[in-house]
Amino acid sequence: MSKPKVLISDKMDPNAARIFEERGCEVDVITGETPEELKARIGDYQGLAIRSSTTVTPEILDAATNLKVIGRAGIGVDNVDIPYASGKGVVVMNTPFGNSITTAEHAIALIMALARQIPAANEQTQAGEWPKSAFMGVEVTGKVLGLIGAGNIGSIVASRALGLRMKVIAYDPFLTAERAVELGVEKVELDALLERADFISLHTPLTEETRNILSRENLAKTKPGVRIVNCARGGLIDEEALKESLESGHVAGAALDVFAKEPAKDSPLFGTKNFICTPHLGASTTEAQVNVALQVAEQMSDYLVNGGVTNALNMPSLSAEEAPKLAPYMGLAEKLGSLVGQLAHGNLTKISIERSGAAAELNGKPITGAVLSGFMRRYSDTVNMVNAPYLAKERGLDVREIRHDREGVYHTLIRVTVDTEQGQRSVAGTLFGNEAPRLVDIFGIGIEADLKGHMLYIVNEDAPGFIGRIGTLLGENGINIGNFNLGRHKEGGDAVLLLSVDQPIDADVVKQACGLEGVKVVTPLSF
Ligand SMILES: NC(=O)c1ccc[n+]([C@@H]2O[C@H](COP(=O)([O-])OP(=O)(O)OC[C@H]3O[C@@H](n4cnc5c(N)ncnc54)[C@H](O)[C@@H]3O)[C@@H](O)[C@H]2O)c1
Ligand SMILES: O=C(O)[C@H](O)COP(=O)(O)O
Repeated sequence: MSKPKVLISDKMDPNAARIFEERGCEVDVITGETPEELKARIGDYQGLAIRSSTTVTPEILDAATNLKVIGRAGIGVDNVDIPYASGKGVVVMNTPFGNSITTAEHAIALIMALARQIPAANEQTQAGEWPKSAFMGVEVTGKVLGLIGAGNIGSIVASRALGLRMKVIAYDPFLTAERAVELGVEKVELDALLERADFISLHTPLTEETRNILSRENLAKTKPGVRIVNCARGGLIDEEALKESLESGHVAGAALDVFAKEPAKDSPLFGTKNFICTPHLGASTTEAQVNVALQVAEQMSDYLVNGGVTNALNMPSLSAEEAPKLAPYMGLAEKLGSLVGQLAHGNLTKISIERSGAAAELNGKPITGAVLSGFMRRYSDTVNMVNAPYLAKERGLDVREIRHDREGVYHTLIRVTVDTEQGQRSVAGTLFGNEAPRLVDIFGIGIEADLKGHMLYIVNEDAPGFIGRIGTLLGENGINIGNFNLGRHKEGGDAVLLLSVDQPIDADVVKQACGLEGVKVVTPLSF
């Protein structure tokens, strides 16, 4: 089997390339390309490792015909069109903790730099001015720090600020009262934060709710003399309004690591009094870059080589330990989904996936993804576990997941049921020896079959001589039978025949089989 190929398209610690190679991937490091150059190249790769300089647009994703995973060595993924990637079946993962400490430290550094005007004092001192009386700072001890966003980075900033003896208040709608107590911060509403904070530090992602959270109107509500730090994302602050607030002196200082438009080479804020900035350096320490590079390469190669999924934003996690245990279940689940998709006709609006016995103990999301991936193949050739749940949602398919702790006849069982115009149709399968997938029930008829390769599904009236007739017909058409699997409701009732054959069955053979006495349904299948 050829090795998966990965492209590293942003500047990344060399440990990333080393790990990819050690873990069985081929890797190319090609940074600084234009979107057109990346578009021309991306078709060769299964993995794309990025930081914030590569923007993954629908155009790039359309050209990425072999892409399976995008790995962000860092936190923010606003440079990746995740819904589009999901639709294409591409996993998007990030490294949510690798640079958090470093970024929190940068925020604290900027708070201190603002409090003591260090950049301007440095510049004037080095210019030979010795401006001792020009700079009067403020202590941070006892001051109120208002955090907008108290997730990973915000909470580290809180702990450092508490160490500096600041009083920390936080606005974060998802912060629980218990977590606030644990962090030692006071949970407040946004208006209260704006009114009370001497320093404000932003630590939210850029979303429709957070865009412009420090708008002109909200900046006007801040305490006179407030100092503002943004090490999260450009777009959280109205930059024009910030400039005016700095010029009027209402805002005593602002430090931005991030800008609405990056690279920011000509911001109107440049040159404004009491304004300092850094070029998106929040994550730029040796330690953080080694962390995120190692982590992204480990996660991506784990997915490409073993199927393990960690820190994916569009797919449930699947640990490297779980992956091999789940693999036979995923195979079984996909086959059952595919069987139902091939056999149940008409507009299907509901599918339920039941797990019992040992299967009930497992991580259900990947199993559901695998069932849907098999099932949705009736609609799309490019479906996989990642995009199947999205495609199912798009088609308005109602997906139910049910787990039964009790063990039935089989120690482990997955049952897939769809609602059709003729009523519910259900198939079930187990794993023999915890490994080999076997169909054990098809539409209420007990059977035992390995769903593999080309097959023929026949429903006929249970009567003597039929097996001979179908065997002869296939033989006359030069079709070799690999396996025969039989089941029936009751003697003389409907019988099901699942035949494994060595080649695809064409429409003419299906027609001939339909003409045999007692035959009710003939459907060729492939797995
Ligand atoms: N400057 C840099 O180099 C750099 C480095 C790392 C991370 N970042 C950015 O920092 C930001 C925070 O990262 P994190 O790891 O702490 O993320 P996180 O997901 O752990 O925390 C974000 C917090 O924001 C909160 N939040 C969401 N919507 C909100 C709203 N409307 N109002 C208030 N709070 C809201 C969430 O509840 C969450 O607690 C991200 O945008 C990330 O991209 C920047
Ligand atoms: O979201 C992040 O992780 C930061 O913005 C860091 O971005 P960078 O990797 O481009 O420095």
